[in-house]
Amino acid sequence: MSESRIDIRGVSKLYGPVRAVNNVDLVIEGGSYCCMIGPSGCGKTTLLRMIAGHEAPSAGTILIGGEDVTHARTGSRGTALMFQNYALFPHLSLTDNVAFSLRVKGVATAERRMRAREMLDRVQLGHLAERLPSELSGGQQQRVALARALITNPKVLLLDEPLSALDEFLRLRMRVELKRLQNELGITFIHVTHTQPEAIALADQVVVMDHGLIEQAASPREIYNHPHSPYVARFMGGQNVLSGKVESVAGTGAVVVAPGGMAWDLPEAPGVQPGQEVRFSVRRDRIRVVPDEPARNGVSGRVINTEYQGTFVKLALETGSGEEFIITMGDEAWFARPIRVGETVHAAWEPGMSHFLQGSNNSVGTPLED
Ligand SMILES: Nc1ncnc2c1ncn2[C@@H]1O[C@H](COP(=O)(O)OP(=O)(O)OP(=O)(O)O)[C@@H](O)[C@H]1O
Repeated sequence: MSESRIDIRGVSKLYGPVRAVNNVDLVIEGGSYCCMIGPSGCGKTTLLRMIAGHEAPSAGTILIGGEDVTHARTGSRGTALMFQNYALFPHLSLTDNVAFSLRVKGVATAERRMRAREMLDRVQLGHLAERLPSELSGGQQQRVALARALITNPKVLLLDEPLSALDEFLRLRMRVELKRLQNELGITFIHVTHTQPEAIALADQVVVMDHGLIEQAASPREIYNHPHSPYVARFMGGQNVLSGKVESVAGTGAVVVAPGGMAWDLPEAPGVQPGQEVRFSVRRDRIRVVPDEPARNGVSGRVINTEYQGTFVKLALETGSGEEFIITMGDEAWFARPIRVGETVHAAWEPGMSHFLQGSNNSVGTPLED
């Protein structure tokens, strides 16, 4: 068993009547990068704080490296939490900020300064070691906070929205830095984020939460290609969610009929019954605009918005389903024959592109960044 593997078993946290975390089971493999994502208030910070030992679970068990740490003290469980606001001491140099926890532990001055310098080198700030935090940029302050968390040699580093205070440019740079550090150190990183592209870019495992529950925990590719529920498909973005009634079943596949009569093939929809209402998703980038109304596996609708996004163009269609249907097209194809707002457009996809959504969570799950 890896000493930095985390097992969360039946963990709940109640604040009076609020079930912030509701009977959650989760395994985070040792040495992996895990991102927890979900809308505001879904319980991700609470779960992180329980792993760190800053909150006690109301029920359940947390193991780190196979050891029950549910009620272990914060400093004794091998975790380090990097705070959102960095919490640096303004009157101490970077070296002394980073060395602070070693000082509390009674490590001799020369050794703690040497270890702090090594850690500052690791986050590429060795050359600024004697500066004060106020003499640094936001991104640099964040790296000091990282060094300060890492100097305790944690098995698990916990990061609560570590990049949210940075501008877009720095965020992208720090994303690369975090991944590099995690690779170098080989410890478990658990990173709470609001931002889908951040989770997709960094994580080995993405944990999508809603209302105190884990909706899906899987690799970014699995989450993106095989979302569990309409909520995950919508929240992670890049997908259209469609619904209809099962007309017929053959093997593990099914044919679904839209309210307007269009037939959609679902290659894998095990267990569904004729007459059942089902939902499925189709990736926006797997849909083609076609000249004529397709016979199957398509939609038609009026264009309500077009948005140029550099390498592609986003078309939003009103199809009568009550939910926008989005197509992304290569910019060349679009500029070869621009499509205007108000036009009626036909779209189609290969039947293998329809992914049956098993989970029942149909909430809107609006992505905060799309
Ligand atoms: N100390 C507390 N006392 C009472 N309720 C709390 C406390 N901390 C969190 N909550 C509630 O628990 C729920 C989950 O909060 P949590 O901070 O874990 O959410 P979150 O997903 O991290 O949200 P955000 O993205 O906004 O930080 C929310 O409804 C919140 O209001």
